[in-house]
Amino acid sequence: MSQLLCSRLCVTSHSRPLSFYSLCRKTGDKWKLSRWYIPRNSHAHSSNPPPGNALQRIWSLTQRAIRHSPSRTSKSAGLKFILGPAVFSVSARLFCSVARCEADYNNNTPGEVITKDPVPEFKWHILWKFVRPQLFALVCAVVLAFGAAILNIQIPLMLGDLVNVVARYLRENTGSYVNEIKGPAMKLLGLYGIQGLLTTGYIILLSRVGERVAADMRKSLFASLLRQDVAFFDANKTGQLVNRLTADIQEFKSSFKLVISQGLRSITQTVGCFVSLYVISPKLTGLTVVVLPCLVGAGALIGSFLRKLSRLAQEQVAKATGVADEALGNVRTVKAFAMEERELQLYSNEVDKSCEMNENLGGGIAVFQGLSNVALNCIVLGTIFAGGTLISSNEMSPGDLMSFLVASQTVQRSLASISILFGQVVRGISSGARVFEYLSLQPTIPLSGGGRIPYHSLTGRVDFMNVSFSYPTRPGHEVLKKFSLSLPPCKTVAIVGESGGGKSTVASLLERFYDPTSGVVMLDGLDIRTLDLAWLRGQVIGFINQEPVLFGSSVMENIRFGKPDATDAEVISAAKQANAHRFISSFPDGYNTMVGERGVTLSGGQKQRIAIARALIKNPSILVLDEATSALDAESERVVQEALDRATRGRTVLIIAHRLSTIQGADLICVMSNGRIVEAGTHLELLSKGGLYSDLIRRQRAEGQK
Ligand SMILES: Nc1ncnc2c1ncn2[C@@H]1O[C@H](COP(=O)(O)OP(=O)(O)OP(=O)(O)O)[C@@H](O)[C@H]1O
Repeated sequence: MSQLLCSRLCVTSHSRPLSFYSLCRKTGDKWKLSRWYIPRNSHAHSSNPPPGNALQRIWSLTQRAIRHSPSRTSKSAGLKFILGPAVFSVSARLFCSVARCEADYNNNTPGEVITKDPVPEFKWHILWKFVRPQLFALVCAVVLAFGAAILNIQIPLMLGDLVNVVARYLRENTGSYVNEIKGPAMKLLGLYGIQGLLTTGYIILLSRVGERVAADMRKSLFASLLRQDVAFFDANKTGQLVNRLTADIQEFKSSFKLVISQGLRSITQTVGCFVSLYVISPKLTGLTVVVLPCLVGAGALIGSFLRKLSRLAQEQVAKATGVADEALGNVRTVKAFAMEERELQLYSNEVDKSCEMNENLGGGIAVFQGLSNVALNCIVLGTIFAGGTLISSNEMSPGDLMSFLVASQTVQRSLASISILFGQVVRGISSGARVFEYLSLQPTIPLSGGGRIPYHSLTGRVDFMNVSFSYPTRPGHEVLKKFSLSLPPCKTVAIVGESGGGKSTVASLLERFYDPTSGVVMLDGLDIRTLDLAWLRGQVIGFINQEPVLFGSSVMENIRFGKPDATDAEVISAAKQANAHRFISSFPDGYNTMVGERGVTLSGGQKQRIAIARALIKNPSILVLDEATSALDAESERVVQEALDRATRGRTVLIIAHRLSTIQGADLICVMSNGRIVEAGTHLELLSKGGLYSDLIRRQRAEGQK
């Protein structure tokens, strides 16, 4: 729509140049305004329109009118002459700016937000941390940008000088025209050249600063996300987090660069040109100054409203991305259930809502910019109107009016670009605030710090003592209720029981993915909260779960994930213990075989054995098996079970099992129900009790016979 509007506008202004050019006609001694009339034999009008932009054309017309007007001092002649082109210029600029900002904002692709309320605060001290290393380059960029802006302020004045030289030559008609104009023209050329160099310099520096700040922010944000607790990831969707790393930082970078380059330049030019305007004509400048405070006040009001709209719109885009991310991440499940249409519908609904919100935002910003442009253009219109009066009464030279017009145009352009910047700043600040929110987020369970137990004295005894626990995302729902259990060193303890009884939660607390709400988990008699978490997870506990997730790299790298400094021989030895060596060796690329995204090119049993090798390579004292074989068919289970039997020797083992056949040899079997242990003993002891365990065994046998 906006492009259409723009192109229509261009067609209008370009295909009918004479309509603009012929806004005035001469009737007797008076100049009259006429919209479409082209005078035939007037010296004031040639068949070609004057070159340049709207204001330059107005200036040319003014000059011609002054030269050809029979009564140069007639105020009404000058005023009427100027009014027509000025009105045209103002309306053209208004439509252009509305169209442009419509295009800008309807195409916006904002980042994501996760926090709903309150709006994250923009933390300047965090920004400073990233900017400080680039300070030298940034200061240089600012100085160059400032210099370019200062030179830009000189241009109207020098153009005025040039016009005065031309006007004097026309008036006096002595000497060589080229000689007269050469000096000021060369000066102006030099100014353009230097300004071009400064502009190139500051853009190069600024883009370097922007890229480096963004890269550092990305690295820090990723590090901060990796530091967060598992509870944090329960509450936040992966797609949204990834979006902060990408879209939000991108948005922030663009705003950062734009504010420093365009913002600084625009502000400097606005101030500088205002000074020039005042020096040229305090009267005309006064007119401009009256309107400005009203403009700023209205801008601040509309700005806060638009900021809210922007935040809501970005939240909605985040929702849409979350839906797409989930569907694409689980594409096999979606296809298996033939749910493509439903997922598309869900995504479309979210996209439609976000589209509507962004349209509202774009509309709001367009109205804001349109209004501000009306105001700005009215200032120009007024100054042209009054300037004509001053020329007519010989209070101003043509050169001064030229300078005033160009300077006021620079002010106008600068203010317009400040108003465009406004939208970008709004988005940049929200994006930055969202990034900074996570940068300053401290995990409740710190990864480092705390003590370590020397390897030779570590026995691997684990005690859960009166542990109660609710997941942070469901604070009212107590999953474990005064749960107590001891895992003696080098013994195997199995937990069985009803689904949702809290078995996996016990394993999560041992891994310290969460801390108990009350009670304590101990390793060798020490509260695990006092131990170094990186050591605990990295060296003491090996974890194998039902759905092992592999990384999209080689088999070798996946096994080495358990111990990054492991030698090839150690990797192969771990693979042999895990019954994986034979199938890995049968691949054409052996240990260098790429496993595909999440190990998609391997069978379930193969993935599980690589996961076992990955856990065994760090030679953990404690091994946690969370339904490690329950997803496998009978043959795969046999091979994996064989590997597990070997792997569990000489370690403290916690097995969480559904298939009771796999844990009959455990030293202790605990039956869990509703967050508590309700029965405990060996397989035979529990069978002889005839309680819940016997029921479970009976049920499973019955299911197996079906
Ligand atoms: N990340 C989580 N956030 C909130 N609640 C959770 C979370 N994980 C599990 N729960 C809830 O905690 C309870 C216990 O879950 P848990 O996975 O420990 O049970 P389980 O005994 O291992 O079940 P299953 O045998 O089916 O795997 C369930 O009610 C479950 O809905």
